[in-house]
Amino acid sequence: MASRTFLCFNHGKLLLPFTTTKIAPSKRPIKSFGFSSVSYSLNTPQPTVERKSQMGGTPNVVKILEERGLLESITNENLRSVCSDQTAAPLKVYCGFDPTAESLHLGNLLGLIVLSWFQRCGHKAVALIGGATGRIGDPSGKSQERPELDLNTLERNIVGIMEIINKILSKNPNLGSEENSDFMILNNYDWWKEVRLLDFLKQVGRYARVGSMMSKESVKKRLESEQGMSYTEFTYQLLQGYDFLYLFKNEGVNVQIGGSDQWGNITAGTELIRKILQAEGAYGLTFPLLLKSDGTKFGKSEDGAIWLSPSMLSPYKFYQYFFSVPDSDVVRFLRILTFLDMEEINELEIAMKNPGYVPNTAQRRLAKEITRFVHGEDGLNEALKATEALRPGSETKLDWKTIEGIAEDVPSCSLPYSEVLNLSIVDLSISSGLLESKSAARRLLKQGGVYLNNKRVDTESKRIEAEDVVDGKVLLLSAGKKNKVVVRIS
Ligand SMILES: Nc1ncnc2c1ncn2[C@@H]1O[C@H](COP(=O)(O)OP(=O)(O)OP(=O)(O)O)[C@@H](O)[C@H]1O
Ligand SMILES: N[C@@H](Cc1ccc(O)cc1)C(=O)O
Repeated sequence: MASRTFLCFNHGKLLLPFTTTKIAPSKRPIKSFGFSSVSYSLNTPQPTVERKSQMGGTPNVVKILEERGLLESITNENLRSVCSDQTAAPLKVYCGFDPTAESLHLGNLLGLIVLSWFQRCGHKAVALIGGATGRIGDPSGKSQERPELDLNTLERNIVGIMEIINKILSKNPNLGSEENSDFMILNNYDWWKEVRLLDFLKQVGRYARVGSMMSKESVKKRLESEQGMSYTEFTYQLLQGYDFLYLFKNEGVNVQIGGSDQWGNITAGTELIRKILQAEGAYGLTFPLLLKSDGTKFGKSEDGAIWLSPSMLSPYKFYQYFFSVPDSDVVRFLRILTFLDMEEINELEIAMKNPGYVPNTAQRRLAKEITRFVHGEDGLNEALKATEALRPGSETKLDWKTIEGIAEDVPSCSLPYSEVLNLSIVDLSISSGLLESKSAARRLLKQGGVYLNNKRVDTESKRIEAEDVVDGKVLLLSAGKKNKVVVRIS
């Protein structure tokens, strides 16, 4: 099916009569991000189309999600049959992200993975940035009101998040096509900025029942807390609910997805659509929260968040995180976080129990797949190159760029060339901060645990020569497998 590429900035009047101003089509995706919505593709709702998926036939996305452990609940069982009906129009599915940080994190990635599954099954994806809702703060799963974000921070966060979403959903190598322009990114501030309180109360508030609002998990929990809940936060569910109604009415969006903590907000939307528009055919779907093996949630508040932005966590560190997940987690992560065939995952699971299994084979596969999905082929190559470069004894010839690429992930220091040249390996180990004492350095050298530019140094008498300085700029010194230091020549 042909898709049109749009840029939508101003959506017209909000609230009744729920119309959208016509938007001028543009030929190519707009790559500059701002405060407004960027729409990469907009397909006008079509009653019946033959749905082509990347997987042939009409795969049932709900079934796939269920099989992989990515389904928690759906608001209506009909969704199962609707999504495999070959004669029905493709579904248009949205997931919202509030701009509460400059980057999305691993927990948020699940929303993008589920959106991508919908795409792979021939449906349309919409990512929504909560430029408006981010000003309010979703109370779901939070024990305290979120701190208010200033407008500069909010705008920076919006730009950062849009870049990540665009990168992941538009260039999806697993789809087999170079560019995937079949998705859009919207910003709910575009419609909320014009809404007037009186109109909202009259046209939306009237249909929202306080009893039902109070019964939402996010509200019940907060009311029990010492701090209670502000009226502003209490209305959050209606904002998200109205978003769904707006998108249903104006963009033909008929499914909203989110983590299980979003259930109350999603059902607020399906309820409003039923009551105000008196329409059926809006569905909600939630996926389970991704938990670490200790039961805590992957998020941004916890220590060591797994950020998706390469400027907040390098592709190398991202790759290493997945390369190091315990055997007890790896199969679950392969199912949830990759698009590998279930058959292949099951085979790997069986292989892991066999005596001939090469340790970390499953982790390597996981790390490769997810790094490619998030950081693209280039990011994966960067991570693989750095991984190899950091492996003591590696045969890879190190170059300055590779060492610089890992410098932010390992300690580094600067020393003048005159000081480094002719310095003994023992003294360099101390002045670079790699080891604490000469005796420790000598002991490790005897044990064969000191590496210069990945090559084992087996004699104490080794002195630094001009050709040891990689590209005249850096040295990589390692003590054993884990401790490294990058020495920059100043
Ligand atoms: N660990 C997770 N697993 C699955 N989905 C998640 C996870 N963390 C967040 N999400 C989803 O990402 C979206 C944004 O959630 P939210 O802003 O509350 O996350 P957060 O950044 O994890 O917050 P925090 O870390 O501050 O608790 C929601 O749809 C939520 O369900
Ligand atoms: N409430 C979601 C974000 C969101 C915002 C607006 C929506 O319409 C949908 C989802 C979150 O906590 O991140």
